[in-house]
Amino acid sequence: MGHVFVMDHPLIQHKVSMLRSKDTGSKEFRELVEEIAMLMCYEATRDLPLEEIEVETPVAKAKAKALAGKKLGIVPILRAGLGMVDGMLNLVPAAKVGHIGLYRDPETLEPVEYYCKLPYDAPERDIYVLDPMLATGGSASAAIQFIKDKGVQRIRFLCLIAAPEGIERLNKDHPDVDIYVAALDERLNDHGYIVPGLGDAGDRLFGTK
Ligand SMILES: O=P(O)(O)OC[C@H]1O[C@H](OP(=O)(O)OP(=O)(O)O)[C@H](O)[C@@H]1O
Ligand SMILES: O=c1cc[nH]c(=O)[nH]1
Ligand SMILES: [Mg+2]
Repeated sequence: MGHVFVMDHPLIQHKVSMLRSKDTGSKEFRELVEEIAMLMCYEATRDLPLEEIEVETPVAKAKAKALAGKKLGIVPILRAGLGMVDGMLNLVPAAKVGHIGLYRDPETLEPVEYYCKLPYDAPERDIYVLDPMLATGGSASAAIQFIKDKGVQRIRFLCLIAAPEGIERLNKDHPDVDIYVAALDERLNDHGYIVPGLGDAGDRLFGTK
């Protein structure tokens, strides 16, 4: 069973509350999504391997640590996942970025794929899949399956708000994938929206509704 890490950092909690408000406009919404993604990236990269190096300071030689060169990849689920990319890249600028296009059919709530482009060396990388919303879990589960089908072995999923149904589905379909969430909400409503949630993340990011 994958681990579920619920972010309890006060800065994350504060920013998520601002994100939820219906009075937060697209500009501020985009800024908050990027900032929260950056803070979550910090938490989700805690176990990156380090190696010993030697650095010459202006005073003396020092034994120091540096990243051991683990290759990372970031895969946002279009559209809403795009809002989290720059926050991640701020901290791991060497990561390669792939894209998976999925939308959730509003009637069936099933994910429909329309795009997939991953880095050519994706199987050598630890992949962080990004989507602000984990509702039924259908989109995240399908995206992770595409990525596994390309030969990737180590995958983590980062989302801002999750419903218990989505967590359960992901844990069942992909027990090897760790899940990082900024907030775990109560439930889904009859239209598959997270309650209380924040509405439609894609529409709020891009101002389409
Ligand atoms: O867990 P699920 O029930 O699959 O729902 C979550 C999905 O729904 C939203 O995308 P949407 O279909 O609205 O597409 P968009 O990002 O283009 O707005 C969200 O960004 C997730 O991808
Ligand atoms: O609450 C939800 C559920 C799915 N997608 C969203 O953007 N919001
Ligand atoms: Mg949407």
